[in-house]
Amino acid sequence: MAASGSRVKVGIVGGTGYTGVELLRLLALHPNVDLTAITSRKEDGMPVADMFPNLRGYVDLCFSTPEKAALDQCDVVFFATPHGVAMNQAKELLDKGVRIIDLAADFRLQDTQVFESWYKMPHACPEVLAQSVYGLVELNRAKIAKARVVGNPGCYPTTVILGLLPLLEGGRKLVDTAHIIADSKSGVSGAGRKAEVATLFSEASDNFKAYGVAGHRHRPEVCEQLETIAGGPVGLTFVPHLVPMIRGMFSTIYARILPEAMDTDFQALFEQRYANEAFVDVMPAGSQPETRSVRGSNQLRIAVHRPGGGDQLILLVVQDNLVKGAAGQAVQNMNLMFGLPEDAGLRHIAVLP
Ligand SMILES: NC(=O)C1=CN([C@@H]2O[C@H](COP(=O)(O)OP(=O)(O)OC[C@H]3O[C@@H](n4cnc5c(N)ncnc54)[C@H](OP(=O)(O)O)[C@@H]3O)[C@@H](O)[C@H]2O)C=CC1
Ligand SMILES: CC(=O)N[C@@H](CCC(=O)OP(=O)(O)O)C(=O)O
Repeated sequence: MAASGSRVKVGIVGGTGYTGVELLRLLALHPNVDLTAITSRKEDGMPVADMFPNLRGYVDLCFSTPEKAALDQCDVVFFATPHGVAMNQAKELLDKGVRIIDLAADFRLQDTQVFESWYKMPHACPEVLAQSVYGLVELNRAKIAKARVVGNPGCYPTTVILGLLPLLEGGRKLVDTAHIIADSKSGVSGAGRKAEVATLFSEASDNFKAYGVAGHRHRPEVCEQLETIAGGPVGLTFVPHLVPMIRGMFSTIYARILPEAMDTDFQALFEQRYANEAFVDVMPAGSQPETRSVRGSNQLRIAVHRPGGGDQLILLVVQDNLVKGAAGQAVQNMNLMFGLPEDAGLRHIAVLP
């Protein structure tokens, strides 16, 4: 339940990154939130609004180092930090009654061996990991409501899992689960705000490239979830791409319909599954979703296609990688964990053009 009269004291570790500033944008106008602590090691003492002028008049805090910030006075702390940071501070905060939502991968993969092989570090607190919940609300709503630690899903996995969920859950045998393809594209903000050659304007603009074809850490995350949902092995080919836009993610998912499922009305299946979900929009048959239709909003849109009525199912899934793919989904998780309306602070319409 929400602490102290439905107000939640929130801390953010990593307030100067792209997901950190997106959390600030969403939480500054959240009706039940008091922003209490915001950290940056490099910008200690700087007023938040000096770094992010869009927050002038909305956020009057200064950044402070994680050591100085009163994180233990918060009801919940968001970690908008690189992988490996939250897991080293989780136990201490939990012991003080603070709940944790990690936007990195420390609490996503339940298999520590898989975590260690992809993230190249030992897991610092397997006992905390064991009690954490994968924060995909549309999949784990009841568990998240009771969770003390939530691993917020990766951006690509959010699109791929929500795109496939209606096909795999409930023991359904509708598509060939051994040969699913997810062809995904991300805007450059997906790589974060840190300086890197690959995200320079002259490298990333006027260019379009695949990366991580031999293996990307989001594939095991997707497979762990899909295999739990399907109750058996799932064969997934996942190829991410970098596209020259700032925000936005587009996953095109291909699944072969099984002979015995050819009579299925897939449009109806998706519409029924997501009918009560505030943030998943199943578009009318034949639609072509665009990333700009979700820019700045927590909405994820899915279009279901079956060209020529044949056996190839194609799912087009769009989201804003920084909102439903990160900070918005994290706020959705917080709302559930504190008994608040799931859409509190999240009713934004995308900006066009
Ligand atoms: N960008 C995206 O679209 C998505 C990102 N994510 C995940 O969210 C997390 C944050 O991503 P993003 O905002 O893009 O990253 P950024 O690189 O933009 O920001 C990282 C932030 O973490 C702080 N930080 C870095 N190292 C440490 C540390 N050791 N201890 C405390 N604070 C630290 C930085 O500030 P300072 O160094 O000053 O302390 C900075 O504020 C990552 O794990 C990322 O994988 C998840 C989904 C989507
Ligand atoms: C465009 C781009 O570089 N995207 C990032 C993934 C986005 C992300 O932050 O995912 P994690 O939280 O799992 O790291 C990448 O492929 O590494």
